[in-house]
Amino acid sequence: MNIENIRLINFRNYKSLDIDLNRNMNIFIGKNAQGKTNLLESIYMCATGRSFRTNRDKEIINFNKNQAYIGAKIRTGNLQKFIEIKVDKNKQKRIRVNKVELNNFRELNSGLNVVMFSPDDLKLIKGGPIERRNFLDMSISQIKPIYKHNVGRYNKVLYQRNNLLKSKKSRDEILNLLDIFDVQLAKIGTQIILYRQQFIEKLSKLAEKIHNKLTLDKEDLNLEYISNVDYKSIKDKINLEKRYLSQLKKTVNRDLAIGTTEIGPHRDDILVNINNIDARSFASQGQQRTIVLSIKLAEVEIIKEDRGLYPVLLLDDVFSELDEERRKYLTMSFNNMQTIITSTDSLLLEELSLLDKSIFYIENGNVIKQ
Ligand SMILES: Nc1ncnc2c1ncn2[C@@H]1O[C@H](COP(=O)(O)OP(=O)(O)OP(=O)(O)O)[C@@H](O)[C@H]1O
Repeated sequence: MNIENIRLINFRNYKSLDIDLNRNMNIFIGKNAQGKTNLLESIYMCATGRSFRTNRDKEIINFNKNQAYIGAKIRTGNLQKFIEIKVDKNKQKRIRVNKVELNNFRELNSGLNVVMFSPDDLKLIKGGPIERRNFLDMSISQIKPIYKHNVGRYNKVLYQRNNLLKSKKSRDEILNLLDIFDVQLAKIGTQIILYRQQFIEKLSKLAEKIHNKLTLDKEDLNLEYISNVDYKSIKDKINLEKRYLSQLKKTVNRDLAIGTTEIGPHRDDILVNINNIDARSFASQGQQRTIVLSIKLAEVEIIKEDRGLYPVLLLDDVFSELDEERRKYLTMSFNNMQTIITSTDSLLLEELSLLDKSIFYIENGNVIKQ
């Protein structure tokens, strides 16, 4: 799959942009704060319907304007899709696929899968559990639309349950009403946990292999999904759902006291181990970068396996952060897929000199093709 063309109007610092992309490699060179990450953000939005930087869509509108537009032509095999996103200061975000408007961004099936790798991704290791859950949700949603749908439903029920816990109603009335929410949370939450668990199992195996190669077998990487719903000894969905429901009931007094729901996948995490030691506490910066690189390249493989096609790889200024060996390894994976790379300097052009590529220069939201 690849992006053939991208068009932006009043998107962040781009007033107007219309560029055709190379089906192999695209390198965008620009100084700091010229619009490199913004461009990757617009592509990411076309793939997933949302930004990786903010939940507030309106932030993407140029400071001096009221509307922003992104249009992308996507090719998946013989199929071409035209994705359009319009964000208006005073209206709901609108998404169209081949001119047909969607009811909700969760319905978006763009045909475009992306894997993004940026220096910010170190927070996947050192950041809080929410960073790792976001990674899980965005990654699984790209290959399993039903998962995206379930996460939306789960968050809605969770919000309602938390509101009820905080309400001024009598304890008996609350307990009565909680039943309905608990059944729904256990049902949808179970599906989320199982999807995440399967995904992490796959990801861990693939990432381990890549990491072994990257570290010349010196480091063993292992990822484990940690749920606060005690599911480990449970193999089937029905029993997990029952266990989940009974845990919700058991913790109801605590939930009432703090006014929020403690049990469920909204509190889960991923444990990242290097040679059986928790990477969060002990991995050096360089080790963290290598772990993230292994995880991202494993994600590429999962998408390839699931969709039968390689995703588009978005690399935001990561080359300068990696040593020569890792850069070489990363470059080897470029052969199969469209890559969009940003950099603050042109040194990497020498390193990538033999590959089929287009080079663009970005200055203050203006892009010039070399
Ligand atoms: N809504 C907006 N309207 C106008 N400009 C914006 C908006 N949002 C962000 N910007 C500006 O866009 C500029 C470019 O940001 P971007 O993050 O793409 O830079 P970059 O080229 O990736 O830089 P760096 O190399 O420092 O990461 C910044 O100066 C930022 O203030």
